[in-house]
Amino acid sequence: MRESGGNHFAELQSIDEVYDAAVLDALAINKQQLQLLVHSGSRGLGQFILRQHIEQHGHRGLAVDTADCAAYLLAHQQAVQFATLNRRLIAQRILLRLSANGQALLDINHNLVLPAQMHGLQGWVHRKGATPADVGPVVIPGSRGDFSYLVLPLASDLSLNSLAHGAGRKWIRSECKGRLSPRYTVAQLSRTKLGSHVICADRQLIYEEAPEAYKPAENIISTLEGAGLIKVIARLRPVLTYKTRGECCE
Ligand SMILES: Nc1nc2c(ncn2[C@@H]2O[C@H](COP(=O)(O)O)[C@@H](O)[C@H]2O)c(=O)[nH]1
Ligand SMILES: [Mn+2]
Repeated sequence: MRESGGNHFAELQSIDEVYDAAVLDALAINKQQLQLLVHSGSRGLGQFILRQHIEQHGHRGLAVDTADCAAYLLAHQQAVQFATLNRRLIAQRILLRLSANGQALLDINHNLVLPAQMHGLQGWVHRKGATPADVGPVVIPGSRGDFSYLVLPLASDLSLNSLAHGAGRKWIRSECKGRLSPRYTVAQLSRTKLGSHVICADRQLIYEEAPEAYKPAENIISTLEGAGLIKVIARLRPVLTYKTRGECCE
C-alpha cells in the first residue's frame, strides 16, 4: 500500500498574464504573490482499492443498490479525501520550509468516479486524467518548463463536463532519456527556458519529465477555448519545481 509511483510535483508560480482581473480578484488571488501548485494523489491508496476490487469482482460492474457498491464508494471517497489531505500536507511543509504563509484556493481531483446527470440520464462519470468542468475555476498545467493556465470551465454535456487535465505527454517515458541525454546534462535540466529552477534528485525522472516530453500547453488551451469549453483567467509562469516519483522520504 506504500507503493505510489507516477509524477508528483509542487511548483511555485508567478502570475504572468491576467486575462480576467475580476475573476482573479474574486478568487482572492494577489498578482504580487506566488502561487503554489501541488500535484499529488492518494499515494497508492486508490490503486490498492482498485486491486482489491478486481480480486473480488473481476472487471464486472457493481449494481448500485448493493452493499458491495456502497463499500466500494466509501473506500473511494476516503481515498479522495486522503489525496486532498496529502496535498494540504505537502503545501504546509513547503510553506514551512520557505517561512511563508498561504491559504488553499482550489483543490481538484482528476481521477475519480462521481454520480452525474447528463443528456437527461442519471449515471456515473469516471474521470481518469480528466479535470471536472463543473466545480469552478481549475488549473491546467503545462510542464515544468512551460506555462500553466488558470481557466474558468464552461459546462458542456458534450464533453461530459470534463477537460484535459494538462498539456499531456508527447513522448513516452522510456524514450526520454535516450532522446535528451545527448543534448542536456542533469545540471542543464535543472534550469528551464522560462528561467525557472528544478529540484529533482531522481536522475531518470528529470529526463522523463523534461519540458520537451510534453505538448505545448498553449495549443491545448487554444483548442479548449476554440471548442467553447473554457475561458482563460490567467497564465502562470513556473518559478521553482520540485519533483519526485512519490516515494516516501522518512
Ligand atoms: N506546471 C507543471 N506541469 C506539469 C509538470 N509535470 C507534468 N505537468 C503537466 O501536468 C499534467 C498532469 O500530470 P499527470 O501526471 O497527471 O498526467 C501533465 O499532463 C502535464 O501537462 C510540472 O512539473 N509542472
Ligand atoms: Mn495526475
